[in-house]
Amino acid sequence: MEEVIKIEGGHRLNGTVRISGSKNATVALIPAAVLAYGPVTICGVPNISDVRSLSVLLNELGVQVTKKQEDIIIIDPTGMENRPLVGESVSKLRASYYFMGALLGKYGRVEMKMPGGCYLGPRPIDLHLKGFEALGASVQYERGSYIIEAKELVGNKIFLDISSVGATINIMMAAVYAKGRTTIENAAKEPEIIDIATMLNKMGAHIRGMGTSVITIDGVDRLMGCFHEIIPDRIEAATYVVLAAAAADEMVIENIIPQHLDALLMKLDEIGIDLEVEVDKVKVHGMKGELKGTAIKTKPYPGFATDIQQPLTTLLTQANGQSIITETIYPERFKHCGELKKMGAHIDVMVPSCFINGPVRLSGTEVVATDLRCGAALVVAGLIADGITEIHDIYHIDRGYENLDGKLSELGAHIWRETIE
Ligand SMILES: CC(=O)N[C@H]1[C@@H](OP(=O)(O)OP(=O)(O)OC[C@H]2O[C@@H](n3ccc(=O)[nH]c3=O)[C@H](O)[C@@H]2O)O[C@H](CO)[C@@H](O)[C@@H]1O
Ligand SMILES: C=C(OP(=O)(O)O)C(=O)O
Repeated sequence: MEEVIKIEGGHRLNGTVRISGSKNATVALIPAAVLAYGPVTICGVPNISDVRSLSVLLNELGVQVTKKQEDIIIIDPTGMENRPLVGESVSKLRASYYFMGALLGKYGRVEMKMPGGCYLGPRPIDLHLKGFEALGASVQYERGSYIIEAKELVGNKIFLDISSVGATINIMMAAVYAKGRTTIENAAKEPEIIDIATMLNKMGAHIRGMGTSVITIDGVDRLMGCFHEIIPDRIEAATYVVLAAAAADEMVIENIIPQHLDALLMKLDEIGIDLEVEVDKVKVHGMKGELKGTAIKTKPYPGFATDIQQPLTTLLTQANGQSIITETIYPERFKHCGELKKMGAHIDVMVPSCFINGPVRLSGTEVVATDLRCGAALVVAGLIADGITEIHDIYHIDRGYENLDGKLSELGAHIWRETIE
């Protein structure tokens, strides 16, 4: 038995969609909360399976999680114990690795197995481990688990060879209780990093420079509980902007920070999408005329986000001429192209680029969400394709999009779930 999403294409979308709290911030804020010695209330928590998996891990650590309202949770680490995280939930998502930094920071020891998450090509964690070592920890890998421990964590200067989002956040968490000052150079600048540092500072940490390439963390003795509201999900927002560009007459995407989407919005304007940007929303008025092919290179923030190149690929199948997407973050992140080709797209992949020739009419068929944003690309395709698209392995989609089919139905899409043999 498997649950699939089915979409009958060709129904134009209209209306307003409200964007949820950021998945990529939430999945780090939840582990960050265990650094406190009092209850942390987080507001704007998206209802996605990654959050449910993290709640299981919190329970394994003896941390109490209470749902106060639909999108508000209280994480109370008062009775917490530092137990090994070696169960199934660790491998259900990538972000379980943030417990490495959090538990190492709080207890000076962590034992956990390799995280899971989407396969986008190799996803090493060497920079996280090098960061922990620079703070004085030893790292061992035994029988499928990492054991990272330190008698005392001491601040240090750490230069990241690559400005990794995950490593920046993990090192920040490990360093909040370290003795003295930690400086992360070539730190990642993604908005999610600012959000995590902001919450840690509300808890009593002393972090400066977040959002720039040099972050300093002065160690403190004790972090307390706080209240924190998560930033809107720029990737969910971007997904709806792209699908509005492909399939809507008029659509408003609200509860967003438009500056977080600048690279995408500029690109969409350039290829011929009629957009209007307001303080906390974007209005998509459809296409100005024929869409023009373009070239895109994914880059760390504020460059074009890797997560968005996948849904954008689908839109570019509707543009005139050739478009080229070059992946500089995850050069093999092109599994969605194979699935789009099953629907009739003309795409050639030559790692690290894909070449899209359009426009073509897409036809609904059976496809597989090989990863989260591939799922988003296939949803966009299903909305504009002739006939019915049946998407398998939708657990990837449910990891990161809150109520995707519900939100799209409200906008007029013909989308539903079915359990099949
Ligand atoms: C900079 C960037 O665009 N980051 C994206 C990346 O974050 P995510 O946190 O997964 O990836 P990182 O930012 O950590 O990785 C950036 C690059 O550094 C490499 N790396 C990373 C850690 C490490 O220890 N060693 C190493 O070599 C990765 O293989 C990758 O090529 O994927 C997420 C999920 O799709 C996105 O939401 C993030 O926006
Ligand atoms: C691949 C993604 O997530 P994760 O890093 O959690 O696998 C994503 O958000 O697109």
